[in-house]
Amino acid sequence: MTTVSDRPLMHTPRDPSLRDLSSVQSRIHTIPTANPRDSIVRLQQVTKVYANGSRALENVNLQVRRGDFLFVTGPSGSGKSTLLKLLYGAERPTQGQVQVHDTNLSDLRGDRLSMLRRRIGVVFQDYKLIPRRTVAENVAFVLQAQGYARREIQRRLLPTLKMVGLHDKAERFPDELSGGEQQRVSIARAIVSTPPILLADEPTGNLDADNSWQVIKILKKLNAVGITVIITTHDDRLVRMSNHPVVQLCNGRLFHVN
Ligand SMILES: Nc1ncnc2c1ncn2[C@@H]1O[C@H](COP(=O)(O)OP(=O)(O)OP(=O)(O)O)[C@@H](O)[C@H]1O
Repeated sequence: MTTVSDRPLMHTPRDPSLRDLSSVQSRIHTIPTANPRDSIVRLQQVTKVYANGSRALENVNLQVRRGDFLFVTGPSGSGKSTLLKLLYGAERPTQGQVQVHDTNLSDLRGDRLSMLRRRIGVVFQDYKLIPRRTVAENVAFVLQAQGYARREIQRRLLPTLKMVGLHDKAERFPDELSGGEQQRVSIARAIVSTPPILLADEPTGNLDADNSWQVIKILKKLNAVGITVIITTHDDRLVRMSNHPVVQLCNGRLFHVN
């Protein structure tokens, strides 16, 4: 089974925007404290075959611990998105077990699956912002949908927008932003409910080198306050610059790189 290496978890950040976020995080969300190094994601002998016969994953074993930052690399069609889809319950394994937060996803349906998804932030390559809503509204929308009180929404918005460097663009609409800024809105939206896990599927796929590195730096900051980050990418240069553990998919099979 592939296990990513131990790293320290939850230290007090020096960056003021991080301190804001960290305080929101520590007051609200429930990272279980009993054993913070427990695995938060576990795949055991997972195979995924789509209805058309495409074999996307073959006997994949993976364990990710709380506080890890893991890159999943591999060529187009190797199964990266499928792996993440299994983790947020958008697809189910054909064989094997997928556990997230100690819950076996195969057992979950309906409300229980929705509740688990609230504890997983997801960022996509194409941002998926709501065009007719401002930056602030796009981010607040997630909290509104989860029934947060207006005051709590207001309390969370500013530290989250500061964290991604967009507090001065809160009233802009998505089409008034650059691609990099739109991706940062989508990260803000994914983390505003302070999920313990953030999954990012090719978040830099549409961005130039500078914007890609900015996105990675934000993900690193989030990881520094205790969020477990799993990110897929084609970009070897980013992986090398980032210096985090890497697994590689090749025709649906998973290999440990470092
Ligand atoms: N909904 C689907 N139905 C049928 N086959 C699918 C489906 N989604 C993905 N596949 C197939 O599963 C395999 C893995 O696809 P996946 O999207 O996970 O790869 P990927 O590594 O994320 O690729 P890319 O880097 O191009 O996004 C591919 O052969 C793909 O064609």
